Amino acid sequence: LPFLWTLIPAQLKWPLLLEAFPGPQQLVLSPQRVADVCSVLFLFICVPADVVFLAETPSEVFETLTQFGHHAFRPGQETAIMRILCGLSTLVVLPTGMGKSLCYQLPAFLYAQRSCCITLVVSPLVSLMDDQVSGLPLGLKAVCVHSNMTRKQRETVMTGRAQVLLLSPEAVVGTGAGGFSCLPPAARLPPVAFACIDEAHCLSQWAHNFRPCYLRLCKVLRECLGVRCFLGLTATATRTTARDVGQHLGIPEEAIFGTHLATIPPNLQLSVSLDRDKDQVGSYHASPEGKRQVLGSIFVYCNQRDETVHVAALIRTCLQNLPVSLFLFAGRLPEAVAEAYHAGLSASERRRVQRAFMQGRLRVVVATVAFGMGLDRPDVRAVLHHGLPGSIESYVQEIGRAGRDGLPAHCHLFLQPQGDDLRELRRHIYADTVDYLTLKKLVHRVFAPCTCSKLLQKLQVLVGLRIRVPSLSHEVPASVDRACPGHERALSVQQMVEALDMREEAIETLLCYLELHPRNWLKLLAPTFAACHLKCYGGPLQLQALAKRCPPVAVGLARQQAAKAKGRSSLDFNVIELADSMGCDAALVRRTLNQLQWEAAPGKGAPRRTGVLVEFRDLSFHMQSPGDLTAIEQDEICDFLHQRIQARERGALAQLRATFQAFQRVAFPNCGPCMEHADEERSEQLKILLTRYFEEGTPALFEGPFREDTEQDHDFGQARLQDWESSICSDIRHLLSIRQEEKFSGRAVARIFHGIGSPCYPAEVYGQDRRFWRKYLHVSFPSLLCLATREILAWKQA
Ligand SMILES: Nc1ncnc2c1ncn2[C@@H]1O[C@H](COP(=O)(O)OP(=O)(O)OP(=O)(O)O)[C@@H](O)[C@H]1O
Repeated sequence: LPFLWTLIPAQLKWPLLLEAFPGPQQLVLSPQRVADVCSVLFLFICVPADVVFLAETPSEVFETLTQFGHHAFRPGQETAIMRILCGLSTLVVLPTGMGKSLCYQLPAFLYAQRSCCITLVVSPLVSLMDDQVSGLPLGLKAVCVHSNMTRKQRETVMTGRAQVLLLSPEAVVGTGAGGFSCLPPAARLPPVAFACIDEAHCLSQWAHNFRPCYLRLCKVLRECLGVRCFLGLTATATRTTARDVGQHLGIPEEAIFGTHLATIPPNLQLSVSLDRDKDQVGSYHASPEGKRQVLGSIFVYCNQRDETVHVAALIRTCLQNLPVSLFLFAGRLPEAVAEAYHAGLSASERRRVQRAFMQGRLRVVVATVAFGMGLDRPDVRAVLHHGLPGSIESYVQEIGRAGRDGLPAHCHLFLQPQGDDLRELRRHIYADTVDYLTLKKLVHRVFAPCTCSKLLQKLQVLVGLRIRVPSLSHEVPASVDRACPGHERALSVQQMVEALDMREEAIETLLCYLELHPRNWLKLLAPTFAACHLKCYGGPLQLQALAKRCPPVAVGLARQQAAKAKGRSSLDFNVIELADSMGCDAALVRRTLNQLQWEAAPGKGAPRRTGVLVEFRDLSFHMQSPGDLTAIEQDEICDFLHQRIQARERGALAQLRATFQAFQRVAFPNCGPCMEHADEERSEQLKILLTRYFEEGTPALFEGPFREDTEQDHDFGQARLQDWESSICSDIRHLLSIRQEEKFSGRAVARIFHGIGSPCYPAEVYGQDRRFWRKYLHVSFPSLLCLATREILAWKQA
């Protein structure tokens, strides 16, 4: 029995203990109990995890539910909770507002009652964490940790005893501005009962708001914290996305749990209108329907930041003549009627607007997508979209903010008939696509050639033996025996961003793809400050003396050109590269270098400064990768990345076109009729369409049979190239002539003409020049790309 016990994951032990020892005093097992426990153990060990029959819900679970203020479970909650209590990883796909949070709150509470353990909850929006912490049921204590906190703040928070630890994905994986994982080492954390991943669709690369750090999240949780049981929560996952998320969580498709794949709550009344005048959203508020909704509160979603400010002002103007009594909330007038909210506002300003809205002091929030996700205000009576939403998933997520109290609520979408929104949204898709040449540059840096094969050959000749060198990864097929065991490398984030003209997250995504490839091309390590600056205030002699007693300094000095090294008192080198070349552990080298700053004082005095300064700078991508890839292997990697990027672009374009056409099919010619009375039939038609989308994916949105027609996706809603070609070519030549110092690529020029900023050609600089910026938004991006590449080549030859 003890042996079998050791085979069981920690999370499974809880239900077993509950089964075997209902109270702590009952430690003597009857033969019958032993037989029961053995049979349960047998089931857990011999039957595949997801075939396990769930135990009947113990009374303790119902008692906790009552303690949390609920009388009964809502559909789906009980099974999800029991699965987690049985230690089974679970993906819950339930509509917005159905109470998904309870699925982690209740098990977290029960686990913590039984033993000293903690539940991790990974939540994508840092701005929401405080609300999530304060909104927990009584008796459940939570703290949050994210990368915007200082190390001291994080440590203070972690000292308090909490049952739930809320984390941003970046805080777990250690990317972004903070650079390092904010988690304490596993040894300093209590055992993790299970990890809940909120908005789990972000785990899938096919999802709408994919974030690269999510790709590594489960791996890091498994490997660094030993998490075995995962709970994924989402309201917006298509079948494909759910399958993909299931793979990350380690559960088969049959075990994906969701009674309704994102159905739309019945109390929401949906409508769409085609309005030439974009400012109709203002008149909505003055209409009979609008006046009814202003009694509650309203969300308005826009696609652009400046639009939010404009629409908020418009709504304020439209509402100024309404009787004051309409705005009374709890007997008081709100502080403001309508305010804008977008990612460009300061964090404190955003917090102020969010608080004012949550506390009923603000009626209408006009926001970009940055607002709303996960907000649980019951009386939102209307959600308006001032333009096409980025995806069906975003639309469903956003309308899910309305009518959470179960009372009727109205969701209206103002669609631009000419497809202007489509062009705006298409820009975002092109922002992160990369050309083949850039991929080659990336691969060249990440797999920079080493001398391992040559050294090995020499060794073989010398020793006369065939030496087998272990390969980088155990998962690499046995036939690929690398001469190079893999090198630890650190590539400066800033330099990579500038060299590749790609955003940090886009580079990180590609690196993740390489790590998750079946051949594990590389292993990503936590980002690090790799550039070491060592300065000796004692002058060159002090540096020479250091080199004699400290090998890393000697190697660093030797690597500088002899002339440069002479007479210098400071040294700069990449500490990771240096440690790798010495075959040493980088952490050890770092520690050794840090220690050079201090020396023991005579007697028992405190350590003294030595006059040596050691600083580590320059946040770098950190990885282990081989340096002996053949040219064919490098091309294979570039092809793999390129195909992946192309597939994403194609999918996103097809989905955007399909979304526009689907909304167009159910739209009224203008918003007039929607303001008079509700049209149940069209609302139902749209709901069916949305539900089918979650079942079948993008093809469900097309009227006829689905064709993935790239040409059509690129050109849909765009002007004919022939009509603009000569004007575009002349503008390209003009741009090249006035910016001769720049080495433009075709993509860079196409981006400028579409108004897409990039690290090397930022919107703040290039957006000032209205002669080029956004000038050809109406011409398809691939056509611009072709023309620009052709013109640049001709320019260079001239
Ligand atoms: N069994 C229940 N009975 C009654 N109310 C419940 C029950 N479970 C949850 N609720 C309430 O339902 C509301 C919505 O819950 P919650 O925020 O967890 O929804 P959600 O599914 O996570 O929504 P979203 O996806 O929009 O974030 C909360 O106010 C919560 O207290």
